[in-house]
Amino acid sequence: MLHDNRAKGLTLADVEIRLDDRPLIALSQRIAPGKVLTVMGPSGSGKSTLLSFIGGFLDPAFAARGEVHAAGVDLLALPPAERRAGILFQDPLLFPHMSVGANVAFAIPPDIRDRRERWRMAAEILADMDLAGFEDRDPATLSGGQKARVALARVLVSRPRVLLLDEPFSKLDMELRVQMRSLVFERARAAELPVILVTHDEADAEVAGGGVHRIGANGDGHG
Ligand SMILES: Nc1ncnc2c1ncn2[C@@H]1O[C@H](COP(=O)(O)OP(=O)(O)OP(=O)(O)O)[C@@H](O)[C@H]1O
Repeated sequence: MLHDNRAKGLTLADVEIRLDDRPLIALSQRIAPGKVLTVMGPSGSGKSTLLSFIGGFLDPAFAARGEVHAAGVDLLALPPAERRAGILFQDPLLFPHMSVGANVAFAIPPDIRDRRERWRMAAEILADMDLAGFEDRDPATLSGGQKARVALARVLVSRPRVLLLDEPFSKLDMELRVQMRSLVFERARAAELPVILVTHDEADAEVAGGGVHRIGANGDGHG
């Protein structure tokens, strides 16, 4: 199974999410390792709700069913903390009271116990994000683009099974947006991570290059 690429990707089978009996999301998709499924649709159509469902923090107001397998693991059978769904939001959401290095080291799985090893791993991934030597910096002193790269470092170091992107580029100006977009997709390919990208930007979908799931104004039920 280890060499079976299908097991490594993300499978959404007959996923259906309803709100007050209104079908919001209905989809079956297979996302291969390193590939991106872009989810587009108007505000309120249920894009973030889909990511919450996969991550395990769906509000109880919603009713959901279906199956989600990532890296051969049944995610819905696991509590949120064990799903290892890596999420990037519009805001980098760095902990303000921790250094940049501590922000990244915090996300390293607990089976790596040695403090020096954790710090070394944090420094290594920061360097890979073009942030070499930033470990001791206060997040407040970073630019928007630098904060976004710390958030990416933090999510990658957590050994996610899937990468969920909730409009992570939308607050960046055009130049940074282009850079960050290619960095994220490149690292996802390198780590063979399946990606779901929620966006309003057609250019994001084009660069992502994978399939696009479009939700209608009234959800998937009334396309
Ligand atoms: N906790 C909740 N309880 C009830 N309804 C909710 C709750 N959270 C969201 N909703 C509703 O569910 C629908 C889907 O919301 P969601 O945030 O997934 O949309 P979205 O497509 O991500 O929107 P946007 O593009 O604005 O981020 C909306 O109609 C929203 O009002």
